[in-house]
Amino acid sequence: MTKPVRVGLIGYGFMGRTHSNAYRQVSKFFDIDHTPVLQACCARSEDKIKDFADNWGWESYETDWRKLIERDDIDLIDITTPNNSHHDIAIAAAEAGKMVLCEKPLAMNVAEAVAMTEAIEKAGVANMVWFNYRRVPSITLAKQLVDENRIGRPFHYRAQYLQDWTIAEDVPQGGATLWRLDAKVAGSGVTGDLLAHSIDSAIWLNGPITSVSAATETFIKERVHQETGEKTKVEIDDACMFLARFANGSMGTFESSRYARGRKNFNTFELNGEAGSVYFDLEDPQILQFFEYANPTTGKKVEDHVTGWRRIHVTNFEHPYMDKWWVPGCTIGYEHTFTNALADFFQGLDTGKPTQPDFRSALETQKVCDAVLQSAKEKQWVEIA
Ligand SMILES: NC(=O)C1=CN([C@@H]2O[C@H](COP(=O)(O)OP(=O)(O)OC[C@H]3O[C@@H](n4cnc5c(N)ncnc54)[C@H](OP(=O)(O)O)[C@@H]3O)[C@@H](O)[C@H]2O)C=CC1
Ligand SMILES: O=C1CO[C@H](CO)[C@@H](O)[C@@H]1O
Repeated sequence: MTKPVRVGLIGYGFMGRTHSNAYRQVSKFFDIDHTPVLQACCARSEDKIKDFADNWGWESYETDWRKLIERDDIDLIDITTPNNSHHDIAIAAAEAGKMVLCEKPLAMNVAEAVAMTEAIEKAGVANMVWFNYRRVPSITLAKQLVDENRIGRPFHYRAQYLQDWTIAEDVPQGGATLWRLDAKVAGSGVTGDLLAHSIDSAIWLNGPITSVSAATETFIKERVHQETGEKTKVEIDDACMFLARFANGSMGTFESSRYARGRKNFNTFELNGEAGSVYFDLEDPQILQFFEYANPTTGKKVEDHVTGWRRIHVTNFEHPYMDKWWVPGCTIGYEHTFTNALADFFQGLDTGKPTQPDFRSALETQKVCDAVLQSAKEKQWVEIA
């Protein structure tokens, strides 16, 4: 017996589209008891949300998220709006007893994230934060290799998240499409927008981060604000680099920029341990590179004449999520990471085992983001409580 989950989606932009696609696909590919119903979508611009509802098959629409939350025929609220609205919507939805899915970064800062997490936990509602890169099969496989002890004692974690779309001086800040450059809406620049992903993956793969030392830069100091037409100070970090110490004793380096000419969505990490290493690059997403030094079960070293980096083509039925899609050798793409995430969420409802990352684990990522920004400001190491 399938159990319908009536979804209310807020936002029709980039993430509104990826999530709508996931809601349409998930029950067709995954064997889950809960089935999403595209009940209502919501945004402020009526003409746009109406077109969006027609295009994706949403049954109705609203122009005020409060009205959407008040509706009795909605079980789940999915937040795909800019960062400064996540707090109010998530808390109102939790207090109304709705399940809550929220886009990353969870909040503008730790204070907001704590309030949101407390509201969610007090209400006892199912929840998840869309750190979708965990659901790239190659990254999930990296986690499997760590859990199988194939990396062994970890020494180094190295992450980069690079883009190049804000290099031109005449890119305005603020407004409908460029809210990521406006600190009042985004909270921060690359730290919350890009490094939040890298930090989430790092904590998942290599455990908690205990302290950070960071430097940030804002290369273009003033930009025209789209809404006022005036040139005002840019308050976000255009680039951020930080050193990290992990609770397991390993060290980390993280780098992010929107000024890395030629890089569009370059999200990489490498983990080096005593028994092996893994390397991932989102621009080559179906490949996980693995260097095996020693077998974790026997402890036996791989013979030197056959050792070397292996490019694992993550498209076999034995690889995470891949038995749900096509046949071995056929790749899946960016959009599937959202469907995989949704499948995990619904499987969590089926089994009663909460899905990760939930609000509490996204709060841990938010703590690292805030510590990074604090460290850059104070020019000193910051411990993470
Ligand atoms: N997991 C991931 O990989 C990604 C996550 N994100 C995250 O997703 C979120 C949204 O980003 P993105 O989709 O790129 O943003 P967009 O700018 O593309 O879309 C934002 C949407 O939110 C709506 N909106 C804004 N304010 C309100 C409001 N007060 N009430 C109702 N609707 C509102 C807008 O419509 P209108 O103006 O008409 O109200 C618009 O439809 C961000 O938090 C971002 O960090 C983004 C990209 C990738
Ligand atoms: O994953 C992502 C890709 O880049 C976007 C910015 O351009 C981010 O907002 C997003 O989280």
